Amino acid sequence: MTAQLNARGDVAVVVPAAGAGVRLGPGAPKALRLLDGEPLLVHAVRRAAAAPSVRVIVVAAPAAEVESVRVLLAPIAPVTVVAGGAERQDSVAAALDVVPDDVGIVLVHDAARCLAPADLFESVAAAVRDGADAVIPALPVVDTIKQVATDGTVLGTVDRSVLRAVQTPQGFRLPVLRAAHAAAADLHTDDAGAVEKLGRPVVCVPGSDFALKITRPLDLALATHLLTLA
Ligand SMILES: Nc1ccn([C@@H]2O[C@H](COP(=O)(O)OP(=O)(O)OP(=O)(O)O)[C@@H](O)[C@H]2O)c(=O)n1
Ligand SMILES: C[C@](O)(CO)[C@H](O)COP(=O)(O)O
Repeated sequence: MTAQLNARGDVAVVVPAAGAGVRLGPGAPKALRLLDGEPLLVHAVRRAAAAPSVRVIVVAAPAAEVESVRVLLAPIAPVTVVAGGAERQDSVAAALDVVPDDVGIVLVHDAARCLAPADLFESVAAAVRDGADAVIPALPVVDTIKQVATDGTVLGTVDRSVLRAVQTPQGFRLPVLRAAHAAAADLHTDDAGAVEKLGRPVVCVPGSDFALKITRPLDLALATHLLTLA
């Protein structure tokens, strides 16, 4: 059944889904690879559409797959599909371009984090609604972290208590994210990085183990197991 988005919602979700998935190994673009018989992108969009505040979803698909992704997602939720770019940042920018100006909050969410639950979208959006410019879900780092030279020599142990592993969806007031992308001179690995460059505050909310990023083959196996727990 096609999800109905909330016409009175204040949130747009931008889904970068145009990556190749090189680290996952040879095959289709990562967002179109299957998890429990469905493309990662379908899992991701279904969960985004289930978040009650979401009014708009824009997906940046591989340029050659725009039409097939439209067809794929039509039964899942009303979604706008645009062509992504060479880098994740380009894909986010392309999707951001078609987000309506009257949406107050934009969440940027990797298709690769396809099991992020609807309540994570809501908690990030709520923190933006409460006044933050930029909000990121984050988890504590559980391993000991070393700084290492290129020859493998350990240079030191980093204080992990001040470190966080950062996920998506990342939430922003729409004008803040637009300004950050317009000003971005360098590539950033996440959107909050571009906002940090503007000198604007970015705050963390608790992340979710279900929001793991499918990057390597082991992650697909983990996600398959997580699906049995959700
Ligand atoms: N040019 C790109 C590159 C990445 N992404 C998206 O950004 C998210 C996070 O990227 P990552 O997990 O690194 O995906 P890939 O770039 O596909 O992975 P790899 O680096 O292994 O090729 C993914 O949903 C991916 O589809 C994108 O929209 N456009
Ligand atoms: C945006 C992100 O998922 C936050 O952790 C991450 O930075 C994407 O990184 P990647 O190198 O594109 O996988």
